[in-house]
Order: sequence, then C-alpha cells, then structure tokens
Amino acid sequence: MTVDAQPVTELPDPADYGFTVVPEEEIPAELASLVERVRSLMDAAAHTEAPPEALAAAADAVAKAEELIQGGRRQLGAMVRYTYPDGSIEYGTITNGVSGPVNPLAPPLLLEKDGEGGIRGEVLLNGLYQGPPGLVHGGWLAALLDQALGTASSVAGMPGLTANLDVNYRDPTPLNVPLEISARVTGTERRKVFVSGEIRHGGKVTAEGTAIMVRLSLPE
Ligand SMILES: CCCCCCCC/C=C\CCCCCCCC(=O)SCCNC(=O)CCNC(=O)[C@H](O)C(C)(C)COP(=O)(O)OP(=O)(O)OC[C@H]1O[C@@H](n2cnc3c(N)ncnc32)[C@H](O)[C@@H]1OP(=O)(O)O
Repeated sequence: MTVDAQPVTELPDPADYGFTVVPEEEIPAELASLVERVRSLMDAAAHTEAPPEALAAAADAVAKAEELIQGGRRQLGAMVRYTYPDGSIEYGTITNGVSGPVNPLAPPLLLEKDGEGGIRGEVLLNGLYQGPPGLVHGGWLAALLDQALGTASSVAGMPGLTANLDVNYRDPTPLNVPLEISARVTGTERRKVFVSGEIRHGGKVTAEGTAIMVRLSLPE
C-alpha cells in the first residue's frame, strides 16, 4: 500500500474557514454539569414507572428548565478544540452526536492517544443505548467505531470523512459495563486513509470495524 495521504503536522484551524471554535477548557462547568444532569434525566425518563401526577409535574419542571436556557443559541457547526497532554490539537463539532462534550445524547466518551500512534478510550452505555434486551444497539456500536476510526485518522494528521464503514459484531455487547475502544491507521493510498478499530468488554472483542476515511481537501 502506498503512502500518498501525507499527514499534516498541524491540523487546519476551523476558525480559518469561518467556524466558531471553543477551546474545551472554556466550556463552562455549569454547562458540563447541566449536560450531565440532562443525561441522567433522559435515563430516568426512559425507565420511569412513576405515577401520572409525578410525570406531569416533572414535565412542567422540565419545561421551566428549558425556558431558563432559551435565548442565545450556539451556531450549528461550532467546533471544539481539544488539547492533548502532549500539546497536540484535535477538533470536533461541539455537539457531535457520538462524542460532543455538550451533547447530552452523546455517551461520555473521551478518546486519548494510546502512545503507539492510535487512540483508545472507555465508555459505559446505559439503557438509553439498548438494542436487544440488556445489550447495546448495533447502530450505536457502529457509531462509536465510526467516531473512533475518524479520530484515529485525524490524530494521525489526516482528518477526513468516512467513505466506507464495515462492522462485524463478534459477541453481544452488554449495557452498563465499561467498554474499551481502540483504533489506528493501517495504511494510506492517495486521499484514502485505511483505519481499523475494536470495542472490547473484559478484554474480549465484541465489535470490530474498518473504514476508509477520505482526507478533507480544503480550499487554499
Ligand atoms: C475546515 C475544517 C477543518 C477541520 C479540521 C478537522 C476536523 C475534524 C475531523 C475529523 C475528526 C472527527 C472524526 C469524525 C468521525 C465521524 C465521521 C463521519 O461521520 S463523516 C459523515 C459520514 N460521511 C459522509 O458524509 C461522507 C459522504 N461522502 C462524501 O462526501 C464523498 O463521497 C467523499 C468526501 C467521501 C469522497 O468524495 P470526493 O469527491 O472528495 O473524492 P472521490 O474522488 O470520490 O474519492 C476519493 C477516493 O476515495 C474512494 N472512495 C470514495 N468513496 C468510496 C467508498 N464508498 N468506498 C471505497 N472507496 C471510496 C474513491 O474511489 C477515491 O479513491 P482513489 O484515490 O481513486 O483510489
């Protein structure tokens, strides 16, 4: 396999292309805690068997909470800038559906460099991500792999879009247990970046994926 997709030493700064960029460390603690609270609320709402009066009162309280945060809405497409411990920079959309730090739908997922050129992270998926009884929905596993594979390409200096994603489900993935995710670049060819990754539970691979990311070609 050739190595035409040259890594860049510094990622393009989305601010140079008109995107709002929020440094991760500048996300207000109050927003982080609101997002965490909403995650917990979603889990509670999805599983509650409380009586109707309690449900009606809760819906009112939520409507009031929503009113409190109306006014001032972040631009769609706003980005977040992560600074890794080694000082390198990574970008993502701040409301990314799989890993956006301010998106309550996104399970808390922190991907870090694995020291060998790839990335790794841990995630715990609760009943909100259920497919078969007690098991993680396969679509969410594919989404997590997509994100990890895209991030692996990006931390290797080759950010791009997923052109192709292949997922194999090897073993059922349980809810409510820590899952380990890892991914790395395996080769390049022109603008194509080949990546592979796994999701493990207790050391055993439950899902694995490969993808072709096509490097962004940005206007000069
Ligand atoms: C300004 C901002 C700066 C940003 C800085 C960094 C940002 C952070 C970035 C990243 C980190 C986070 C990571 C996110 C993770 C999540 C990722 C997603 O969910 S992505 C959403 C889902 N994917 C799409 O929506 C793509 C839709 N498809 C397309 O837009 C196009 O098809 C695209 C770009 C993939 C390719 O189009 P073409 O016109 O640019 O290029 P062509 O010439 O068609 O293909 C290039 C090569 O790729 C092959 N190719 C294309 N599609 C293929 C396919 N489906 N399967 C196999 N090969 C394919 C072609 O055969 C060609 O290969 P040959 O060089 O000729 O050998």
